[in-house]
Amino acid sequence: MSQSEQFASDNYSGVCPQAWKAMEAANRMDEPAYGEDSWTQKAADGLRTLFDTDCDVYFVFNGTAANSLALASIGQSFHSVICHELAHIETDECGGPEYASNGAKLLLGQGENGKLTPESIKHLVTKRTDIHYPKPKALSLTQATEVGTVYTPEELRVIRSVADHHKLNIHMDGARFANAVAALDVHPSEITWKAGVDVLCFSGTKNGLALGEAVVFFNRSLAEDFEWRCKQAGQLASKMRYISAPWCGLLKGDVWLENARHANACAQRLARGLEGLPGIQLRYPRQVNGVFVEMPEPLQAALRAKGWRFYNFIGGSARLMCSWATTNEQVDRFLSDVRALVS
Ligand SMILES: Cc1ncc(COP(=O)(O)O)c(C=O)c1O
Ligand SMILES: C[C@H](O)[C@H](N)C(=O)O
Repeated sequence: MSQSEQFASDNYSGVCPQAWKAMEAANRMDEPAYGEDSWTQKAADGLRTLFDTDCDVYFVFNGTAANSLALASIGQSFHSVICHELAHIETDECGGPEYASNGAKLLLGQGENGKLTPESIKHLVTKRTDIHYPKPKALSLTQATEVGTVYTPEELRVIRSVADHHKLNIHMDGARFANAVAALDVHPSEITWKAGVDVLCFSGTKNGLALGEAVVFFNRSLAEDFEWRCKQAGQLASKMRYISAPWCGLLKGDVWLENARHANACAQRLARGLEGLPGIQLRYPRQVNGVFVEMPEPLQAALRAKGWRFYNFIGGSARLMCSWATTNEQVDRFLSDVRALVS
């Protein structure tokens, strides 16, 4: 089975054709370095148009850097950041946010289906207000969440009102932001600055790029000196155009949204095909491009023996993740193998 026959991660996919074509176009001539090139300007302007607001845009290599540096910009070392206990910044960034902020503490909240609840936020903000405890200053929401669910615009507005009351900045981990927009069928502004998000880390990597994340500051006062923070962290690409030009490929004709819609549709096909099969049940509602299922260990082992790859370490179940490159044939082949093994 080829390496593309997998549901391990959207990080396994290749580069989508439109991004590749834009990369080739950027490769035709020399361009200024360190973000001074025409492609970076075009990509940043394209994101300002997409979000319909005058936001500050920066490009970094990966999501851990984007999250870590963004969080370091919205709080100090003596502050704390509230996030869900399943948040990637807690579970899979190796202390990056704490390191980049020189010590800000992550306070872990709860909520069904991987979503922080206003009650959990209030509890964490008020449980200790004495000088000995790191003062809550920021909130991190993952949209779509690590377990493939989404915050609705209304849920975000309620969380914003809690954040306002407690003077918290809001960071959004948008590793699968495109998938959330596609699932909610809203304008991107509805689940970002109009819902009070201060900074968004918008992943290109999971949406068809080789690498490259956009850090979008809607609250521009928090972006002060961010470029120096990136430079010191080794996140200022000298040939920035090779990150920003593929972003132009995603933005042109809303390829970013089509890629997300496709990934979500493949996951929907997969979830529907698994429903009702003996011993298999969904662990979380399928809302974007991931399907989280409880499957007996022997079945998982048999699928892996057939070459299928998928993770078990997220959300306490098997995660089947689709991408822009997933095909219906691949989904149907997986389902056929599952049906044969459970029959
Ligand atoms: C929810 C989430 N946030 C952030 C990231 C960024 O991680 P990376 O540093 O691997 O780009 C990922 C990675 O896949 C992710 O799943
Ligand atoms: C979990 C892993 O770090 C990666 N963020 C993924 O979702 O595949």
